[in-house]
Amino acid sequence: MDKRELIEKAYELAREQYKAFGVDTDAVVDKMNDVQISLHCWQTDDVGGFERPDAELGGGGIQVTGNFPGKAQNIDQMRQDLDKVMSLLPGKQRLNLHAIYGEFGGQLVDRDQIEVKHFQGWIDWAKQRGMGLDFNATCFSHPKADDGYTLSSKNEDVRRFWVEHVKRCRAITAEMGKQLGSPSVHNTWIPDGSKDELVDRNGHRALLKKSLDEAFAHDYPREFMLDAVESKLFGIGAEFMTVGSHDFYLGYAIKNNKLICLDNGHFHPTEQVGDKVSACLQFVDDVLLHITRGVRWDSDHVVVLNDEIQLIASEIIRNDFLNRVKIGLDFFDASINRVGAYVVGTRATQQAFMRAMLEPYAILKDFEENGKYFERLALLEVMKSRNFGAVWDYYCLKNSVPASDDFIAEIQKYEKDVLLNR
Ligand SMILES: C[C@H](O)[C@H](O)[C@@H](O)C(=O)CO
Ligand SMILES: [Mn+2]
Repeated sequence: MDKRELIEKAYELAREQYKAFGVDTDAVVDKMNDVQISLHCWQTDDVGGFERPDAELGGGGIQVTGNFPGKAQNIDQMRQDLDKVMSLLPGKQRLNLHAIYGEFGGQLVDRDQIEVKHFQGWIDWAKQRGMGLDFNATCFSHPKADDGYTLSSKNEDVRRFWVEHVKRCRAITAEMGKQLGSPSVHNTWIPDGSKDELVDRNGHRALLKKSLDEAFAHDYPREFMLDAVESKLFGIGAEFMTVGSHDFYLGYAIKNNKLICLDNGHFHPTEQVGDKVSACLQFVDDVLLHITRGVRWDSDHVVVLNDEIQLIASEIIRNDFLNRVKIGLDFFDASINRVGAYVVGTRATQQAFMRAMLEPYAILKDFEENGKYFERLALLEVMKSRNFGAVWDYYCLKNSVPASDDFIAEIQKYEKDVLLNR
């Protein structure tokens, strides 16, 4: 039996198994089209950007470790890597850019000077591929961020510089959404915080609120762009206090009708972002996710199919929240093949959504509402060993991308033919 026949046969059996639980696997395979994941461009080059040759991530309390060969050194290489990644993923993706990834034509264009023209190439690239773009202000890796404060800086010149940067990024985002016919999300994350004792927390938070009000003063139509604000518990070198905490941004998002961005590396390890989704969606229209894997800290390891990611996906699917949750990735690992890292992390995220769709939710909810807690627990456990892999492989087959482990050989070939020759 060839591979294709094997996948089809396994799928037929899985379809019957799931049917016994009232789950329609064909409908699940179709519904996976609704799961669009925004690929973070910065895994290709370790968050360096292309403002200068050999630009590197500097400060911001985030860190990339590893030195695997083949990092993208220019926009062409980045696009080549992203095309390779997308060729190995089922479904349709979006691309999430940072402001440091413009086409600056060899000039030093400071962050308060960037314009749509620096990103028109990306818009055209995305249009050719029929995909949407998302965008981020880059408030780190810059001399004006070196003392740890940007939008909440007490230095008025510095604060205004970053306000101007965010304003320009929002204008670029709106143009992306307009040209591509799909709303682009602009996410604001700043590293502002203090390594040690800080006596004026309130002063910095008041400044951050003022800066956001100024930067967001212009309203863009929702059909073009949506604003998100991303909180964080702490960063490296800002262990004592973070200005843009979760309380701060959730309050800001609710009051100003913005998206709250939940990065699952940005909370205390015992907190679960999966539990926050339905809490936030009682009060905000939409949520942006940054899916990552923190190992002991916000280490941004490659996403794997673990309980944390599963709860996030399950909560979205159980509550039919797909149209209110924008899904982005945010990991950066330079210790392994970077293209492979994307494929593993994105597939793991997609798989969490597929497993969530394969859950017999109606039966589980009925058990729950009738106090049958043993039955609820037992069925949740039983579902863990059903043949979800057969449905996944079939979904890959239907999307003409490698099923099972076949993508590993593809990445090994790309490493040999492309990455090792850079
Ligand atoms: C590069 C990203 O914007 C950045 O990782 C941010 O989203 C974040 O999560 C910082 O910890
Ligand atoms: Mn993030």
